[in-house]
Amino acid sequence: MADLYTYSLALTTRFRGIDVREGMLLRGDAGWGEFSPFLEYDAATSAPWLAAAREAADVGWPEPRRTSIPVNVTVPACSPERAREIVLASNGCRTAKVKVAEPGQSLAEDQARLEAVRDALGPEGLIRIDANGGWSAEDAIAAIPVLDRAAGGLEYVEQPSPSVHDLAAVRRKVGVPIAADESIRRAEDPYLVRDLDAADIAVLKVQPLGGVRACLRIAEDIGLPVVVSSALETSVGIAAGLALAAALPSLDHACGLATVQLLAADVVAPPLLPVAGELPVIRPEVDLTALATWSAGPERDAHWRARIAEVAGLGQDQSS
Ligand SMILES: O=C(O)CCC(=O)C1=CC=C[C@@H](O)[C@@H]1C(=O)O
Ligand SMILES: [Mg+2]
Repeated sequence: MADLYTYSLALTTRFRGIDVREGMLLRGDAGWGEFSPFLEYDAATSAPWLAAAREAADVGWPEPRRTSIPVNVTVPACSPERAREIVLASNGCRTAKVKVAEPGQSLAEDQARLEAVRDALGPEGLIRIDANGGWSAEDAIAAIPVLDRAAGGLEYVEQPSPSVHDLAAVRRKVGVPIAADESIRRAEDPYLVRDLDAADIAVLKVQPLGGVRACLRIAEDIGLPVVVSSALETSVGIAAGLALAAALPSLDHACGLATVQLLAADVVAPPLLPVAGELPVIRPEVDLTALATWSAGPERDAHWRARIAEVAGLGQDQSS
């Protein structure tokens, strides 16, 4: 196996219920790869994440068709004041993706956050929301028009409800386009979204879907416009997302790859932060001093080494 290093980085704003992002970096002949399945994921769920890291470290990526990628600023389920600050500090992003339907929060809180984002972004910017499956179909059908008004128009709603059948039902009832995320990356059959006409847009993430090439195949077979999004990685993982966005035959929407902004530090210098709302398609070099500074420490290192061995062993079992 390639050289392995762990990292642990604080988040600047709580996101997806976590305050610290932890993961592992692999150095191979083709460069650096990131293996950072979320801590609660089991070995089987983490297997495509390892495939993506190995593709990056051992093989590399297909030729890019573009040199920079427009990106959205990502706004967690935070206060309106914090949402405003995040949009204003986004280095020119013209699209904002705002988290809504957070457990324990109200629709009024989502409305207030969206009003603040519209105010900070100005009338020309695009606003998309991500409910992470937080609504029933019925709740989604009621909430989406309210949030569409609060945002002064929505580009799309990502994963309003958990099931693909619910996505299809919501899509038939609301005028706002629907994007599928968990219904692709956590589904047994990612093509049910296509077969049930359940979405207008496919959100693809390199690590959960097994690498850049695996995502290119899904993009081709699913036949929907694609938004490439991050799994909240360091710039090493973001570079894989950029490679996918750059290799897609067409790209009509901003991608969710500006999430290094949510981390308090990074392992490369300079980090992959947007310039005038775009990220350059580059593969940044890891800064070994930064990597030593942000190392997860010996105990977590042992945990991650055991984890990667378990996931790698699973791959061998499956292929034997
Ligand atoms: O798409 C973006 O703007 C950023 C990435 C992002 O939102 C996510 C990253 C990692 C985990 C997910 O909960 C979340 C998502 O649901 O899309
Ligand atoms: Mg999502």
